[in-house]
Amino acid sequence: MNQSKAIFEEAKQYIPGGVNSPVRAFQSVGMDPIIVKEAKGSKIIDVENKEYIDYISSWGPLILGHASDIVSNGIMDYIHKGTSFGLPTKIEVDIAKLIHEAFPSMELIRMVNSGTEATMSALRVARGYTKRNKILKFEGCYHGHSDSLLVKSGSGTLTYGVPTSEGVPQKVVEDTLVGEFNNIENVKQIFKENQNEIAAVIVEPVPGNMGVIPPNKGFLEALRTITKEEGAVLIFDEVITGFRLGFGGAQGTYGIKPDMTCLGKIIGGGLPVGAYGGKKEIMEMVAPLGNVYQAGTLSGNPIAVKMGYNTLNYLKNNQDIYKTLEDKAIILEKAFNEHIEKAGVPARVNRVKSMLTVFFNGQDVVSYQEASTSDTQMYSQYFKGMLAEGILLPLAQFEGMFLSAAHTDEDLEKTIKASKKVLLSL
Ligand SMILES: Cc1ncc(COP(=O)(O)O)c(C=O)c1O
Ligand SMILES: N[C@H](C=O)CCC(=O)O
Repeated sequence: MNQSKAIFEEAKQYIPGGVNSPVRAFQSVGMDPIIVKEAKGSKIIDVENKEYIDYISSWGPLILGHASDIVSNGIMDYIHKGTSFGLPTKIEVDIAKLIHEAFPSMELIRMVNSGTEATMSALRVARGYTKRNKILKFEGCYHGHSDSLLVKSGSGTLTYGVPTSEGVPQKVVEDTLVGEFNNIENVKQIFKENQNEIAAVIVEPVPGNMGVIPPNKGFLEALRTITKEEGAVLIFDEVITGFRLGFGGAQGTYGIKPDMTCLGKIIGGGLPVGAYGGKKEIMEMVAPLGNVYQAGTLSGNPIAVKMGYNTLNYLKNNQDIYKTLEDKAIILEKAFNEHIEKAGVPARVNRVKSMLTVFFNGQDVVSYQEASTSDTQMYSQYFKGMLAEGILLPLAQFEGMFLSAAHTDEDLEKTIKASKKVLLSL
């Protein structure tokens, strides 16, 4: 038995499925997980000392690559000065100011510990503010694992075919309405059927959790208009897209101002962080100012916030990075498309900025309807072929590839060469 196998077998004795998050189990690609030893830049090294070019990027946060010195700058001083106080610190103010600078719609910001906490809290605030109960989410969008959002979700729930998780009482999801992403008529109909009852619409402005799906021209704008007309709070879940599509996230890219925004991933520089915020009037509902309670022993943790601050500060001062990241993604997109055509494989590439997905699907993928018909077996074959060539792709069809500043021209060349070989062999 090799080391990876031995560690995984031991893990399964103590951890459900041997993993601390379902997508890590490699089940969807039909193999045991690689067990990571260490990582640097664009490369992950497993316990067998095999090296992989990593396009998971910890599911998005590592925009500057693994173990970046920029991100960890000064972090040892912080650790030596104390790792948690349960009291306010200056660095929390610094990161809030920086987030506000990038996302002016976030007039007040509350730091939390994960994307799940951010979306769960934002919904509570929206419900408190509007005094309404219903929320509208979209099929295939994933907003973390809080009860009311685990309905027709994306990411691992889509991979493992869990439409609504067991353990979530029907009563809890009764107020969760589900719409079709990119179908504004459907959204209008839902509002018509639930007049004055919908507290919030929560959306991944560019879904990354059913694979990457670009919003149709006008879709996000129409969501903004409808929610305004209907008195519902528009929540952009930018846990993935925040600081990924550009310094101002999806809202900066598409020029739309949501009422509330959820962030995570990049803002922690690889440590566990989330944040939610929005219009002052709405955020003033949050305790201690208002009566919506939300708290956290480790929220605004100085180490996590410092890593996040370093990341965001670098991105602010080096915004040309976004063009470079997109250019790299375009190089991959073009090459993948060329080889897909040459190989005659039913597949297409969806790309938004530096996020992309190769869908094994004969039709354009514009929403959950098409994404869910993708050939996951073929994705699994592609994944395994690429892994054998030293390229680590997302572990399921319904996830995105993320480029980082650390990916080199040589990495791209190697990836393209491998992809050509694997696609031609399918
Ligand atoms: C768009 C989106 N929202 C929320 C979450 C939940 O974040 P976390 O896993 O940090 O709880 C994720 C990822 O997991 C996500 O991709
Ligand atoms: N798709 C998820 C988040 O973006 C993957 C992370 C996880 O659930 O472990």
